[in-house]
Amino acid sequence: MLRVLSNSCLKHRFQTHTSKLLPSNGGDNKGPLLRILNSIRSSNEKNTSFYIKRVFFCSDSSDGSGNSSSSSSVVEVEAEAAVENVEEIDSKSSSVVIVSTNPRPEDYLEVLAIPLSHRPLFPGFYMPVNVKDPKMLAALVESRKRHAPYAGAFLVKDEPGTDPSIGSEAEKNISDLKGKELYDRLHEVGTLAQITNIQGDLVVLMGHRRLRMTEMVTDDPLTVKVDHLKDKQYNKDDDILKATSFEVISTLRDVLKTSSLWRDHVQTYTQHIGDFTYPRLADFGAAISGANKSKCQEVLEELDVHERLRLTLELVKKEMEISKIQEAIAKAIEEKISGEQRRYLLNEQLKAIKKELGLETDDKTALSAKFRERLEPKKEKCPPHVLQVIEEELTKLQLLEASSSEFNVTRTYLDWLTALPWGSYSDENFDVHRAQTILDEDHYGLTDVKERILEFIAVGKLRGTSQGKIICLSGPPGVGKTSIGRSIARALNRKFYRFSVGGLADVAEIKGHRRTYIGAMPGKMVQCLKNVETSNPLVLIDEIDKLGRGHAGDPASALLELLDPEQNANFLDHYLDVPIDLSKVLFVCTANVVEMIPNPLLDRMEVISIAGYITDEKMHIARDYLEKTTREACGITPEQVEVKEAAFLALIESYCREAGVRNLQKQIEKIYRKIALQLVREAGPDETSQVQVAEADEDKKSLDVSGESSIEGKAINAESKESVVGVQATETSSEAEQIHSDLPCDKIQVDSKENIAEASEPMEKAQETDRSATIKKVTIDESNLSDYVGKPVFQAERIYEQTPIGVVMGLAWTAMGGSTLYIETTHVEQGDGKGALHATGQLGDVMKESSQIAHTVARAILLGKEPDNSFFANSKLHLHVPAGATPKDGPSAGCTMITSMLSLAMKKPVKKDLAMTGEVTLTGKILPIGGVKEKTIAARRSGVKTVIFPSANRRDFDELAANVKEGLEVHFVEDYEQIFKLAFADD
Ligand SMILES: Nc1ncnc2c1ncn2[C@@H]1O[C@H](COP(=O)(O)OP(=O)(O)OP(=O)(O)O)[C@@H](O)[C@H]1O
Repeated sequence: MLRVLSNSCLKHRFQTHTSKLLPSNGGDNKGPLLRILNSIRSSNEKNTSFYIKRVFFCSDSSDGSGNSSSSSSVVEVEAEAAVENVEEIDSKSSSVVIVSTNPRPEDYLEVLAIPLSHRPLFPGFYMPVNVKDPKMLAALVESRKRHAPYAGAFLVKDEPGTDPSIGSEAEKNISDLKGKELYDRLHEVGTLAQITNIQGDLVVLMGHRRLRMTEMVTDDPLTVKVDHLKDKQYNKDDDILKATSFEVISTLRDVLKTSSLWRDHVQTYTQHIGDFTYPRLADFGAAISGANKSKCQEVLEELDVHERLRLTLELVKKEMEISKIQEAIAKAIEEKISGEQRRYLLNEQLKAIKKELGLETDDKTALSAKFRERLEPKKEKCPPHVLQVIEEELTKLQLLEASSSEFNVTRTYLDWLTALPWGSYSDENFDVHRAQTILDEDHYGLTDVKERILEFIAVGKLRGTSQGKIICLSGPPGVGKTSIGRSIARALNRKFYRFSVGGLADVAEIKGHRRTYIGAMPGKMVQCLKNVETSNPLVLIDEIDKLGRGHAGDPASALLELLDPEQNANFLDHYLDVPIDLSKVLFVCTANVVEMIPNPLLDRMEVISIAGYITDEKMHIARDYLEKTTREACGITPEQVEVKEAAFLALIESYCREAGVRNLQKQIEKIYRKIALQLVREAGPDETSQVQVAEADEDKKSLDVSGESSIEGKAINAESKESVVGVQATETSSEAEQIHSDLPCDKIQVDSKENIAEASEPMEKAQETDRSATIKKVTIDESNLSDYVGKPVFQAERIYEQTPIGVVMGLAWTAMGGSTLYIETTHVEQGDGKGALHATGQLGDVMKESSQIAHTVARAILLGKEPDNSFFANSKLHLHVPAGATPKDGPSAGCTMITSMLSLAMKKPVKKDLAMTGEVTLTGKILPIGGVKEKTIAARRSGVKTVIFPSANRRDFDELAANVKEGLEVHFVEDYEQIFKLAFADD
C-alpha cells in the first residue's frame, strides 16, 4: 500500500489530495477550514506536539442533514497522516517519501478497543491515553506501522458500588482487566480514533466518528467488531434546533468572558462558526464542559441531534455557573491579597518617607533611642547591674521582629526599667520648726504622733540622712490617720504615695507578676516609684489590719520583705527581676485594730495609737479645721455664716459621738451645703436668666401696648418687676423711645437701646450693694441646728440619773472608740439551793466566763462581809448587759459584774456617777485592761465623776493629756476590796 515518491511528488500529491477532498472554493486556500489546516500544517512542521496541546475541532461525522460534502476531519486526518509520513521519510532520506494508500475510516469494522477511564472521546478532539497493557500497546504500534492507524476508544463503566470520584483506583482496576471482562465493562458506544502519535505508552488519539461494539473478536489485545453510527436525520431549519444552538453558542461566549480555560476552543469555534453543524456544536460543547463522564457519555450515545444539543446546553449552562463561582472566588482572593499588599506597600512607603525626611528612623531604632534618652540623665546614679540588664534588653529589642509578642514584652519591660527613678531622691527637709508648723497647720492635737515625727526628723538632721522606718498609726476610723500621713510627707518634703491593702489577697499585687504571663504588671512598690519619680517617698499602706489571706502565697509575708529595713535594700520585684533599694522609703501604715496585724509585721513597726477625740478636741477640730475647709469648699465667706459654739457642741454630743471626726465633717458639710442653697435662693435668679425673663415679660407687654404706642409714638414707661435688674427694652416704635427703669437704689434713665450697655456698670455695682444689704448673715445655733442636720441621732448614753440597786456603769472599748455600758443584775427566783446565774446581752465566751467568775467572787466577798447572807446560795440571778443587739466580749467588765451582783445582794445602790473597768481573778485581784484613753473619754462624755481603773493602768492614764483627764476623780485599785469600799461607801 505504500509508494515511494519524490519530494515534489509528495507535495503535489498532498495538494491534489486535499483539494480533491475539500469543497471547492477556488483553490485559493481562503476557506476557513483550509486556513486552519494550513496553520496546523505549518505549526506541525515546527512542532509535532502542537496537536497534543491544541485541540482542533474537525469532526468528520457525515451530518445527518444528508450533506455529502467531504468532511473536514477526513481532510485533516489524511493531511496529518501525510505530514507524518513526510516526517518519517525525512528522517531517513530527504529525497523519498512514503505515501499511504490506507482504507478510509468507515472501512474499519474490526478495531482494537482502547479503554478510556476518565472521559469519552468526542469526534474532532484529541486525547492522550496511557496504554498500560503491553500487548495492546504493541498492537497499536503495529497497526500504525501498517498504516491502519485506527482503533476504537470506549469509556469504561464504573464498577458497581464504587465511588466514581476515586479515579486512580478505577484506572488501576482497568489496567488489570482483560478479554471478556474488559469487554463487559466497556460502554457499547465509543469513538473511532485515529492514532496520531505514540511516545512510550502515551498514545495520542483523535476522535472521528461514533461506533457501537457488536461482538468481541479477540480477547488479548481486545479486538471488537463495530458498527459505524450515523446521527438521526434532522431539519436544519427547525426553529427549536436553531434556538437551542444559539443558546449554546451564547452561553459559550459568556463562558469565554469569565473563564480563560476554554478560550482557545471557543475562539476556534466562533471564528469558524459557519463550518459547524448542529451535531458538531453539541459535541464541542459537551467536550469542553467539565461535566462528569457519565453525562458526557450520554451526549456521545445520543444520536438524536436535537436531544444531543439539549443535553449539551445543560452541561454548558452548568459550566457557566461554575465559571461564575470561580470568578467570585478569584475576585475575593484577589481583593484580600491586594488589600494586604496595598497596606504593606503604603507602610513601607511611609517608613521610607519618614526616613527621608529624617523624622524617624525605623521603629526599633526610634524606640531604642527613646529609652536611651530617658536613661541618659539617670545613667550616673543607676546601679551597674541595672544598666547591664537595660543594655542586654536593648540589644534583644533590635534582634526581635517588631510584630512578635516578645518584642512587646521587651518594650514594656524596658519602659518600666528606664522609667524608674534610679538613684534620684527628693531633698529632705530636716527643719524641725517648719515641720512642726506644717503638722499643726493640718491637724489639731495628735501630739504623740507629731512628737514622734519631730523626733524622726531630729535624728535625720543629726545623722545627715533619714533611714526608712515603719510607723503604724492605729486607731478608730476618722481620727486622721491617713491625713496625718500626707502631712508627714509634706513636713519631710517627701513625695506621698498611698495604697490600700484592705482585702488584698494576691501576692502579685505587692511583688508583681513574672514577665512570662500575658498582661504581667510590676507590683505596687515599683508602680509607686514610677509614679512619684523619687526613690525616697513616703508610702502610706492603708488598712494593713485588713490584709487578705491569699490562696497562693501569703500577702503578709510579701509585705514583710517590702517593709523590713534589713531586707528591702534589695527588694526583688518578680516583674522587674532586678533588685531595687527601698531602704530610703518611709513607710507609714494605718490600722483600726492593731491585734489584727500579723505578728511578724507588727513586730517591725512602731505603733502610734490615736485613741480618738474628746468633745473638747472635737470642738477645736470642728471650728478651726473642718469648718474652715468646708466653708472654702462651698465658696461661702466667713461674713455670710456664723456657726455658734453651742451648735458645734450639740452636733458633737447628739449627732457625732464616735471617736473620729469623719461624721462630724459630714455633718458640717451638710450644714454648709444647705446654707449655700439658701444663699443662692435669697440672691434671686442670676443676671442672664433675669434678662431672659425680662425679655419674655417685655415681649408680652409690648404685644399688649403695641397698637397705642406705635400710633402715638409716645414713650413707654416700663417698670421692672424684678427690683434687682429693672431694665426693660422695647422695640415698639420707630421713633426714639424712652425706657424708664425702676431700681431700688438708683434710678437709671436710658434714652436709647445703646445706652443700656453703658448703664450696666453702675447697675452691677448697685446690685452688689443691694445684695450685701439684703442678704443677712446666716446664724446656726442649737435651736435651728435640726433644720440643717435633722433630728439628733443619739439619745443620752446615760439611762439612769442614779443607778438603781443591781445596776453599775462599766467602761468598754470598741473599734469605734470608748463607750459606757450598764451591767444589770436581778434575781429571778429564790429558794433553798436555787443559787444560779443566767447571763444575756450577746456576750462572748470570755465575757460569759467572766460573769461566772464574778458570781463566785461576789459570793465569796459577801460571805466575808455578811456571813449570814445566803442570797447567792438561794437566788437564781439574771445578769444582762444592754444593748442586747450589740455583741460584746472581753474580761474587763469583771469588777463591774461583781459590783452589780453585790449591790443586788446587799440591796444597796452604788455611788452616784461612778464607772469602773478591770478584769478580776477568782481571788479578787484586779488585772489591767486596754483602751484607757478611749474609756476615759467615754466616761467624761457620759458625765461620770469617779472612775475606777486597775492600778496597772496608772501609767497609761498618767500619759493622757491634761484636758482628757480634766474633772475626773480616778482611783487605781489592785484588789476588789478597794472597789467595794469606793462603790458602797456611805458618804
Ligand atoms: N486632728 C485633726 N485635725 C484636723 N482634721 C482632722 C483631725 N483628725 C482627723 N481630721 C480630718 O478627718 C477626716 C478623716 O480623716 P482620715 O481619713 O485621715 O481618717 P482615718 O483615720 O484615716 O480613717 P480610716 O481609718 O477610716 O481610714 C480628714 O478630713 C481629716 O482631715
